[in-house]
Amino acid sequence: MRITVIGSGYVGTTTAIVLASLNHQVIGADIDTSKISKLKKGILPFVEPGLNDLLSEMLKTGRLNFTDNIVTAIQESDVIYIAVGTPSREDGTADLRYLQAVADRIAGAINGYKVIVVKSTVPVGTNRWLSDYLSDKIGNPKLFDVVSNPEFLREGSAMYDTLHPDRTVLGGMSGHAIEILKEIYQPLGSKVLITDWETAELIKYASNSFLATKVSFINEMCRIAERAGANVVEVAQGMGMDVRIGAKFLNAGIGYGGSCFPKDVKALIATARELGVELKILEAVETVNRTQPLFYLKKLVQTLRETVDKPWIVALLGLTFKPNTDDQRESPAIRIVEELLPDCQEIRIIDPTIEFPDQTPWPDERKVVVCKTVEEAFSAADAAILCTEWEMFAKINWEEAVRCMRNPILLDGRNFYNPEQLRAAGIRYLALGRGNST
Ligand SMILES: NC(=O)c1ccc[n+]([C@@H]2O[C@H](COP(=O)([O-])OP(=O)(O)OC[C@H]3O[C@@H](n4cnc5c(N)ncnc54)[C@H](O)[C@@H]3O)[C@@H](O)[C@H]2O)c1
Ligand SMILES: O=c1ccn([C@@H]2O[C@H](COP(=O)(O)OP(=O)(O)O[C@H]3O[C@H](CO)[C@@H](O)[C@H](O)[C@H]3O)[C@@H](O)[C@H]2O)c(=O)[nH]1
Repeated sequence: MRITVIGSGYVGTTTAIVLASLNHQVIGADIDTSKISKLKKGILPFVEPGLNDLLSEMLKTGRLNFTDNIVTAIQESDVIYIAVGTPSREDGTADLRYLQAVADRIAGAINGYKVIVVKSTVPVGTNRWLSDYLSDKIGNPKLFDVVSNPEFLREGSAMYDTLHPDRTVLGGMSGHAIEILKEIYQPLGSKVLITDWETAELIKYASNSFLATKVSFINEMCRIAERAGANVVEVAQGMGMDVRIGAKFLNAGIGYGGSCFPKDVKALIATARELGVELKILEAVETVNRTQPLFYLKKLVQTLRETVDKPWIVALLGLTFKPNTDDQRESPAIRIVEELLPDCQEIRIIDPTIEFPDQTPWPDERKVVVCKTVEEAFSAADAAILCTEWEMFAKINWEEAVRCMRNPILLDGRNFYNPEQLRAAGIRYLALGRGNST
């Protein structure tokens, strides 16, 4: 199959590379010329384990190409994937301007029958709108079919998830187009759910919203555990043993971030409002998540106030919204830095994806320092905060850290460490909801 993937971000690039690995002839297209020139050279413009090697391999086969010429890319393929961003607007609704721009390009370039596959996360009603919009612009509805094919990959395991999806959801009105998509995905052997546009769109938002609900739910349990002297890690363990509940997405912490959960929960609330439905559970999920980083931080600030005068030096371990990605979008660590900054002499960030201050949201803030080593970050620090559970932070020698720090206090924002081990090393260990002693 000749396939074009429009949008070469996290989703589009992963999709293009994996489709090439399934023996399709694939063009990745983007208006961002710097991304395209990197990709052509075999350089992934973002961090994603394993994907760079597969990119190089696929480029060598000649089955994968990248271009910034969107028109030619459309004309040379029979199946066109749309994987552009759908960010939040101020009011929480999804901004569909990039999708509309791609629709205009397709309408202007179409030169034969195309299956148009919407991979971007789009609100209920968008695939139907796209089909009507293209019909109007092209003037011949027989020249294309639109299929909703939402993406469920996670950053940090994008390649694995794309090669081993739990399910493939295909929504649409054309049996012919759906058969083509089934054929494309057939080598993956995943379960396929065939449905209509609106259901496919809602499956994507409902899935992300449900996972976000699990996270906010356990974060609320964490707040109770904190007051009651219970251990939320064991509460999650005990809950997760019930197969009806499941053990995943029950890690309490500073809250969820990323380019998906925050935006998709907001967009679903906004869609529901437009439809006259109030989503009370999701509104609460958002509120809990918004307040969660500060709930944690309060505990550290209280301890610091009792221990040492301001301004403080704080080492911040991890700025990305989760490990194994360079994505900082909506990272709760950013909220923490912004909240702490006025009280600090320095915030020293250490993150394996960050080398320079211009890779942080504060390129000109002299109080934000990017460190290359843990020792540098800990030197004379009054406290450390673990925001992202990168593997490198599991290897910290805490005895040495205690010797380096002015005040060996650690706030564990992901309940990542073993409290006994850290206390034995001499750290004043703070977590949330891990029993009376933390
Ligand atoms: N990132 C994820 O983990 C993930 C997972 C599942 C679904 N999604 C959804 O997939 C979509 C894409 O997300 P992403 O994280 O890959 O976004 P991204 O911001 O990384 O990439 C989007 C790309 O689209 C390009 N683009 C914008 N307008 C264009 C145009 N007119 N023509 C060609 N290219 C254009 C941009 O230059 C950019 O490279 C979003 O709807 C998102 O919600 C993301
Ligand atoms: O028990 C948990 C699990 C996750 N998180 C946080 O939740 C956020 C999201 O994590 P994760 O879902 O692993 O990352 P994403 O890459 O954002 O993936 C989500 O969003 C994608 C974009 O829509 C979907 O495709 C995926 O299925 C969905 O998991 C991160 O900040 C995590 O730290 C927790 O706090 N506790």
